[in-house]
Amino acid sequence: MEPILQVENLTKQYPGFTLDHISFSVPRGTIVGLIGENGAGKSTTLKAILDLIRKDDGTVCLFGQELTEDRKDIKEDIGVVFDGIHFHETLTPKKVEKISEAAYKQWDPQVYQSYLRQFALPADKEIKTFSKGMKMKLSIAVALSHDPKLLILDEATSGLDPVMRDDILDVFMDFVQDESHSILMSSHITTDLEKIADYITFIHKGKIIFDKSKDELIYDYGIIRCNSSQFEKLDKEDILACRKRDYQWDVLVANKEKAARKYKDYVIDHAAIDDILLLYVKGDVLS
Ligand SMILES: Nc1ncnc2c1ncn2[C@@H]1O[C@H](COP(=O)(O)OP(=O)(O)OP(=O)(O)O)[C@@H](O)[C@H]1O
Repeated sequence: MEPILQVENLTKQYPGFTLDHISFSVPRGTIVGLIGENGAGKSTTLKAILDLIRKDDGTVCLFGQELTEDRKDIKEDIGVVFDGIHFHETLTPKKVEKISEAAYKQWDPQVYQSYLRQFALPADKEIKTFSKGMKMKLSIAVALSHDPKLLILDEATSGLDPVMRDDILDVFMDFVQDESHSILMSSHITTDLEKIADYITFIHKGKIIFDKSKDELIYDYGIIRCNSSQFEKLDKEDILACRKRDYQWDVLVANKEKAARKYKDYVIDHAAIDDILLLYVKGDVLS
């Protein structure tokens, strides 16, 4: 089955930065997490997918079709939440509903009302009185109320407290239960992605470092902790990335069980997504 979103060789140049021929896909019924350091190119990728900025090269296929000038209707099927882009401050959730009703053919007032209740958002209060988290929740409620097939979320959970984040993650997981829905979300809160993502796409300095299943990353990857003489004995081809810290080396390997069989006296820890990202960004990448 074709993916909901297929990105091929997407390229965008800014002075001093290039999003460099990136390719990845979002399969149906899955959540793909986009990770990377500040300035890696995550928002640029999402904006180029949505045609909010002009791409220099590459193709973006949404629901099997390219988003061209005459196919802007495809956007109806996408729910978008961007950190920092909110509705006008003098609007209320009720007024936002009027605008959204006019903008989306598939707007569902009942779904919207139920999210306002679930997220404890007052329908008649002006948005300027809302906290950052409330604004985010309102954006998420709107994005989910026009029956989108794909949600594109840029740091959508960043202003939310842990309890609300957990509730929203449940909402996202429910959303993809049906195989025809998917989510592409960028996040610096990698523990959220560990909970809900099926795939992790890692962008570093405008290039894709990897695009892998989350289970492979968190169950297979490992970090060898060793001293310098042990480090010298490691096969360089086993090392994905490494970093020297005082007297210890942290060495990222793709298969911790294989490494444990091969390097019997070494300490090998589980690798969280943050550890993997840190080693790639701050360490030396060998393979
Ligand atoms: N409109 C623009 N004009 C010039 N440069 C830009 C523009 N938008 C983004 N950039 C540059 O592109 C690079 C990637 O930015 P982008 O916002 O995509 O990163 P990001 O991975 O989303 O970072 P963050 O995690 O901080 O949000 C940065 O160097 C940024 O300065």
